[in-house]
Amino acid sequence: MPDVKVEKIRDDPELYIIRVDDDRIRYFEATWSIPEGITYNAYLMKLDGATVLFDLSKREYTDLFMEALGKLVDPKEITHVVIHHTEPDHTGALPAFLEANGYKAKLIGTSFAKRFLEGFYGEKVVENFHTIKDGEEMSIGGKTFRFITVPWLHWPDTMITYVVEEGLIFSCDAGGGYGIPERIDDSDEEVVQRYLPHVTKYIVTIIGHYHKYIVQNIKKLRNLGIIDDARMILPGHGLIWRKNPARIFEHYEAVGAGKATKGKVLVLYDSMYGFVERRMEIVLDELRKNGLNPVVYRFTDKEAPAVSDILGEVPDSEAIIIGASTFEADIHPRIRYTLFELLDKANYEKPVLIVGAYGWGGVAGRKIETLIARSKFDHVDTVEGRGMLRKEDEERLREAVRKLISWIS
Ligand SMILES: Cc1cc2nc3c(=O)[nH]c(=O)nc-3n(C[C@H](O)[C@H](O)[C@H](O)COP(=O)(O)O)c2cc1C
Repeated sequence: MPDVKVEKIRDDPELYIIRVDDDRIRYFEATWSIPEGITYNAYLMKLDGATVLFDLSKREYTDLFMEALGKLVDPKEITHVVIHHTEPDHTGALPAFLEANGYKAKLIGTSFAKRFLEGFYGEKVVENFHTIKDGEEMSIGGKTFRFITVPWLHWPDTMITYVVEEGLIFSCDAGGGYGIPERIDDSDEEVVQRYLPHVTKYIVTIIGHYHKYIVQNIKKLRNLGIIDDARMILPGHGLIWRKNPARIFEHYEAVGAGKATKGKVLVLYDSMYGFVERRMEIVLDELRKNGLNPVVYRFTDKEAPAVSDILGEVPDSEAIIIGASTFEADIHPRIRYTLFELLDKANYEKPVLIVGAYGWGGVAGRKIETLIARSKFDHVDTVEGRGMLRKEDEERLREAVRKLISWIS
């Protein structure tokens, strides 16, 4: 059952989180399998003569959200609504909110945000909209709100808010992750450790297509000095970072840069009748013999892992091994789709070994090579064979795995 958590984050100025915990969702953006769920975080700040709402929630949870908000404040008293980005998981409740607010609140966002809101919800919602310029400061309720654009994290309209006197960064989707953590913040290390893999998966699936902007925009914030000075980072999804605010951006940078975990090799393959699988058993044996730690995902007639989970494993892998059967003169469809997403969203300078099996004419290996050649991945070798694994194939496979290992060691 979706739930809403309302907690006070600070007394002065009074700051609350209104967190809708969505455990009903199965496929974020109708694509990414997230059995771990997701949260939509909105924040409310009460100041002298002003009440500011930062983002809202998804349309299907409008009633939950409005009820929780109503317990903190009469919606009519909200003077400003900061729209960090317009994706409907944060703005779906906006039309209902504005009705309840009597259209009194000033909306604050980028020029893109204004255009997109008008497109999604009509002209009336943007009647009282203030378009910010990058770096613009506004004094609201005695505090200085600085608005900084961070385009393509992960929409063109994205911005963050820095509350200067308090060192608070409302960071929008940047700094967010999937999952419904038991806590609202990073105070419990066990909660953080369980949550971080969901952050990596979120980064790759949601921002991966634009991953160069992760590094670029975080650099921009660093150069402005606000990451070092931040006392709290409050993202649109997942945990608030206040014990160690810099940590979440360090994690984002590490994922953006594809920082590898020593010995981790991602192994993914399909196998309809076991011919590719037999080859992959040799591959895995050779990897383990050499002290490496393979993480395996396989598509068979009994298993179909989520592509979103596979993508989440790429950034910190040292190397990737792809096994594919030839299927109707192409790459097996499961691997074809996985590769399509992998090359789009998790395109890193990492070595790749290709393993294949075919019935009458091998095509998958060559097609994967062609795709890899257009990416940042480095092609190490391709070992493809017809039907059953033979002694000489086994030798070739072991040799190719050792070649891959020498590449990373
Ligand atoms: C639906 C289907 C389509 C196939 N298409 C081709 C093909 O176009 N070319 C080919 O050489 N083999 C083809 N094969 C044969 C497989 O590539 C071959 O049996 C391979 O060894 C399968 O490995 P696996 O059992 O690990 O999936 C096809 C097999 C199936 C079931």
